Amino acid sequence: MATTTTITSVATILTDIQDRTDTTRVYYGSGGYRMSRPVLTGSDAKKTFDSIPTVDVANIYSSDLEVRRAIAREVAKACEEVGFFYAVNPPVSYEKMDAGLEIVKTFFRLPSEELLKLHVDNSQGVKGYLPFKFKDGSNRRASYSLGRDYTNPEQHFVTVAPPGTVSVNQWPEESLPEFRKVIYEYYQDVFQFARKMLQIFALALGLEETDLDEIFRYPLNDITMQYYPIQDLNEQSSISPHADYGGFTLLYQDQVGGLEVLNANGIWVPAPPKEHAYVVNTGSYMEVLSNGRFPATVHRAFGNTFCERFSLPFFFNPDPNSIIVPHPKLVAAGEKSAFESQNVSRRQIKGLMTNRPDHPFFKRLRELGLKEEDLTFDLVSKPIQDIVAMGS
Ligand SMILES: O=C(O)CCC(=O)C(=O)O
Ligand SMILES: [Fe+2]
Repeated sequence: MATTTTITSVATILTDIQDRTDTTRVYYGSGGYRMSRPVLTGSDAKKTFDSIPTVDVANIYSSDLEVRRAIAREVAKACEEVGFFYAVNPPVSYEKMDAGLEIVKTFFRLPSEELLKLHVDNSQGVKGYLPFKFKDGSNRRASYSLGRDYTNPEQHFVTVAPPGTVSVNQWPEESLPEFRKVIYEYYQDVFQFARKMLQIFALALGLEETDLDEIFRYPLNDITMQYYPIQDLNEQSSISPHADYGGFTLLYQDQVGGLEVLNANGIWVPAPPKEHAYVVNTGSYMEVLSNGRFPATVHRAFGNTFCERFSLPFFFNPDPNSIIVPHPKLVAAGEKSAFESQNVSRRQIKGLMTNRPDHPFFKRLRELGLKEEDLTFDLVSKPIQDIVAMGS
């Protein structure tokens, strides 16, 4: 891998649609927002990465702080230069990783009438099944997501749901009853791993190991499984260029390949699969927390013409009650940060409203014309009659 400097300058949120014609920038989505970054070419081109680095995380639980710091140094280098790395030897049961991916495959092969019963339109939190179609009606890609849900006892880190709390997750209880158990078994392991990686990220930023824990105490965890069917050459199934909006992502992908990462000079670098390794990448909240040191790198993914592809990302996102600003220890005295503070709760709900303008729940929210300060993430688990009362 080439030695590098930090990949790009700060991303800007697009306000003007005309901006998208600028060929010196790359345009992408992040959490329902349209963003752009410069692509450096010609004399502006930088030394940048041409492959994805690997970090061995076998010793992240070592009792020796120096061992943990050594891993953190590698993570820091990867995050500054690339924004992506493979975590090999993760502390997640390989059986659970395999079982998770296997049941994802079984899930997406269920009859489409069973899958459509779980359509995201039924969930106030936009969780469940979402097919993406080509013009001819054939499947381009499909996803299934589950998120933070007070009513799921498996998420025992969240306190007991108050009476009347609405469930956001949907499960194939009849068509694939073991799905929930297998996925939650995997979830518990990968969540633990994420909590530990957060401490490694803190060390990587030169902070105390537990300095970021508070912001992720009750994290907005999310799993959005992706299914890329076999496609014709001219109709490739894909996820378009985006940067993950959250804290960081722990992606387990099958052995097919199709993920690509954009370097500073606008070249798409493949991130081919490695068995039982995670692809780890930082999201836009980490970009802010790190005061721009760990940028959220743009990536995309493709299906192909010879076999189906499946991926199983775990998104580790801050507590909705947190406000994200650059960590004070990372802002020099007198420095004005390039980042505005971000209210996670409001950003999440507004991102969903923008991303899903036709979703029945968000249509309803718009009609109710709630005040800005009432647009908080708890709306997704509130009974609709309580929300209607807020609007009147
Ligand atoms: O399927 C993949 O490899 C990538 C998925 C992804 O980038 C996402 O879900 O945010
Ligand atoms: Fe992504």
